[in-house]
Amino acid sequence: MADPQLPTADRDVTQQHLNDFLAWLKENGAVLEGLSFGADKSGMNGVILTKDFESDQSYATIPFKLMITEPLVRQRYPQLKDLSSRAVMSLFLSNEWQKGAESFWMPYLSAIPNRIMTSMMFDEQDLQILQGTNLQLGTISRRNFLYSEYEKIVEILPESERKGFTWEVCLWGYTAISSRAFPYRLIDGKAEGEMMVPLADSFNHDPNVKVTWSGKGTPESGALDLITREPLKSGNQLFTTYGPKSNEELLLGYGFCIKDNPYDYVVLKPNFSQDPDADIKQQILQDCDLISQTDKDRELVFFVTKDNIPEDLLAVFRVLVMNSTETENYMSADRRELLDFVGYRNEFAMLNTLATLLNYKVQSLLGTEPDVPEPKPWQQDALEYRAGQLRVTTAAKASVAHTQKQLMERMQSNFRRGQIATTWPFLGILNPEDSEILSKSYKDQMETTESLENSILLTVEEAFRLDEDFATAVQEGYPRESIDPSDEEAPDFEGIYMMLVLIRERSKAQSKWRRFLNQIPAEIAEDDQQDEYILNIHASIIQQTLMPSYPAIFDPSVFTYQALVWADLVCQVHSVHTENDTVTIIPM
Ligand SMILES: C[S@@+](CC[C@H](N)C(=O)[O-])C[C@H]1O[C@@H](n2cnc3c(N)ncnc32)[C@H](O)[C@@H]1O
Repeated sequence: MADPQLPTADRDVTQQHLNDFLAWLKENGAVLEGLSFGADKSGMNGVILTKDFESDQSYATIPFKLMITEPLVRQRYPQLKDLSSRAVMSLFLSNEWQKGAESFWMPYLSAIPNRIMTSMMFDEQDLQILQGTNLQLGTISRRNFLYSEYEKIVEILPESERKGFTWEVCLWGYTAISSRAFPYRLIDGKAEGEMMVPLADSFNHDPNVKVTWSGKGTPESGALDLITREPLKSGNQLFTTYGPKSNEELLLGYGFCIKDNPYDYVVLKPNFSQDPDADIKQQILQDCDLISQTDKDRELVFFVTKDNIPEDLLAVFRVLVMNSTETENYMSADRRELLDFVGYRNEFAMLNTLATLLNYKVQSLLGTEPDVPEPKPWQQDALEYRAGQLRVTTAAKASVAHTQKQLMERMQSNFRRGQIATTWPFLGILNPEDSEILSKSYKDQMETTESLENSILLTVEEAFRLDEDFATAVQEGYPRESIDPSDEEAPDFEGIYMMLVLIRERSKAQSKWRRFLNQIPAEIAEDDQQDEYILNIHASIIQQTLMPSYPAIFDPSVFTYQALVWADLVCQVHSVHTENDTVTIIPM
């Protein structure tokens, strides 16, 4: 979009318009005393108090008949009943505007600014500032939707009924509504929808003010009473609160941002669409009351703030990262608490995934940092929004890193004490009596001073470090370089190294991971059919390559086909894949 041209671009809201508006309000039964339009001490234009008010005193009463409500608008355009209220209400405003002095609402419409720079009004350059944020796509998709509705209006209504309703006018109406509308339930507690409330929409936003809005009387003859719940001083600006809104909501709907907005959040959307076990996982979420039947196909959306990562988001991520052993065991889960802690592997993977996602968000914000030497006012707001997104994401990332550290401390402390759950594969649901060990409250623990340097995690690197002979034999006998990284058919090299490590560790009396390996069943029930992939590894890599060169290490009675089947299962049940594509076993 080029520089947005508005229907009313040739006029500004003047003091005369505002005086006419006040007179119109009073003529039509509004009660307002001690209020005027002007600039406050900081130079901000708004409603200024010309007298003091006590707490619990009403400062304005606005008859319902002055309001432009959704039922009124819908009644006028029955043929547009399938379109959104915003599009139809925007048409209503435009048609009233076209009537000029004939319109009952003209004094009100003349007091609405002609240019409300929400992100819906952003041109290409402005949208660049939102790159890497949710708001960029959010704005574009909302605008496209509005445009599709605008086209439908043009198609359905004859020209005479939509005179002057250009796309620009439609956008103006939309921004006027998004920045000024109130819920219709203030008039009718049970009804949904929106309405425009003259005067009530003249107050600027301060999230901390204390005010009550109370409707009284019938929708036809009643009025809305605005009552302050704190003393107000003459000379000050009269604010209201639009609610605890984040800068994302403010920029999209109202066209401004608050510096260091405490209500800022980043949106995270766990996505199951690529997951082969999506159906089972959705079912678990449903059985544990994390989603309802009707939400099943809806996008899951979570709001992460600077100080809070919602527990439900963590629970959903626990399901998202479940491996097949975990999904099989949690298929019977039917309580939300069962997803407070699934197992150490799962918790580790969940935090890793969350950290990766947040890190990706931080990097994409940093990587798209715009260069705007002389930002226009609305571009400054967009920059403020961006800065807030980075602040919240960075804080959330630090909080996940802290929790990761606490988890490692908990695992380390359990490991050192030899505390492993009784029933393999050590999942919470299988070990209810071991809740002390499989502690979901590890986050409340005091931090220990134990060093985390000697990781308890079972990695190929750590196993090789502790067992040089074995490391040499494996690395020389079956070198990493022998695999062509571009060959997609090549065996899973890291997985094979890990299987060899597991078999070796199991054969050693003094393995660092002895306790863990002891508790895994030694014999895995064999399928009738032998596994082609494992058979192949056993024949070509172990029997033909490693055994002849290093017979002392690759003992045929230890490195059996059965042992490989066992190691493969341990990998399936206990491993997480880290970012650099190595395999890590969580030994608990
Ligand atoms: C409901 S109107 C409030 C009265 C407004 N000044 C007007 O146009 O009559 C909402 C608009 O006021 C402005 N606004 C409200 N609160 C603000 C604030 N705290 N900081 C900056 N602009 C604000 C924004 O332009 C917003 O779109």
